[in-house]
Amino acid sequence: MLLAIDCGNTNTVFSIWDGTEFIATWRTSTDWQRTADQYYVWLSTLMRFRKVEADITDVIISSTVPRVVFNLRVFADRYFDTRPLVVGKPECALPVAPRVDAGTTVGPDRLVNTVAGFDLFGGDLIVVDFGTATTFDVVDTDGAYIGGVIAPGVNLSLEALHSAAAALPHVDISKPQRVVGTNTVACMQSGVFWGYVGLVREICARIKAERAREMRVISTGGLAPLFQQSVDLFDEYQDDLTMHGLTVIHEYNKELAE
Ligand SMILES: Nc1ncnc2c1ncn2[C@@H]1O[C@H](COP(=O)(O)OP(=O)(O)O)[C@@H](O)[C@H]1O
Ligand SMILES: CC(C)(COP(=O)(O)O)[C@@H](O)C(=O)NCCC(=O)O
Ligand SMILES: [K+]
Repeated sequence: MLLAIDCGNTNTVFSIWDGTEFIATWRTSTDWQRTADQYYVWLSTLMRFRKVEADITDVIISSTVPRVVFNLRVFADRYFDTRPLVVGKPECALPVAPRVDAGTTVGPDRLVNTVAGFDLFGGDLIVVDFGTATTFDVVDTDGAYIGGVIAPGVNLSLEALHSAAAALPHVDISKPQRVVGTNTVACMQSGVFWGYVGLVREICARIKAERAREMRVISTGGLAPLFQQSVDLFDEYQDDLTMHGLTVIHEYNKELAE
């Protein structure tokens, strides 16, 4: 079975893929200091608790935090006796090469989202990922990643208000009842929530205009459900998009090796 690991700047998600479906998914905070042994204690405890029987033979990793990869490699080697595939490394092939400026490093999560989006929905897509950052990944007709947009994440924007302004509290994001807030928290939520609705709408409209074609817009990431429930910004919401992309890339590399 395949253990797929998606490490974002905030959270790291582990999913076990039995070849047909994900039989378990767990999330932990991203911490580059966590050792291989700590990962194993955490994962094996959850597997036992949930009675998940899995013979893990393969591991694939996508990490936006380069420092965590070392310990995850040791984890795969020590506990599953396997050399993991690491997205973005030369030994991990992608079905279609990205078309970006020479020398640019694209976030592996964006490459994986591109592969997943193309596999599920075909070409001409905009994938909006509400993670630590809010990213827009543009997928060409043939499935290539051809660039995109990076905006501050939703929680990052709220945190920035709190840390820079003495009188603004820490606030969790939610959809405000009204646009005009009648207290500080409601004002902040309104600014960020409706600000992001506007940001997504404008950026998608401009991408479509620049590419002079219709494109489907897919949302994913920790905070995507919040926006999915409220406004007609997206054609599809895909909770496990990145995980799906990891299984596709793993399968592709397995076939190449045969
Ligand atoms: N279910 C949730 N409800 C509220 N906030 C969430 C939820 N899941 C994730 N978040 C928050 O959303 C942000 C993005 O999370 P995530 O998509 O896991 O980020 P990343 O992939 O960059 O690590 C983080 O600030 C995280 O705390
Ligand atoms: C843009 C990102 C910070 C998003 O990371 P995330 O929100 O998933 O943690 C990450 O994809 C990254 O570090 N990218 C490198 C630069 C690029 O993609 O062009
Ligand atoms: K992400």
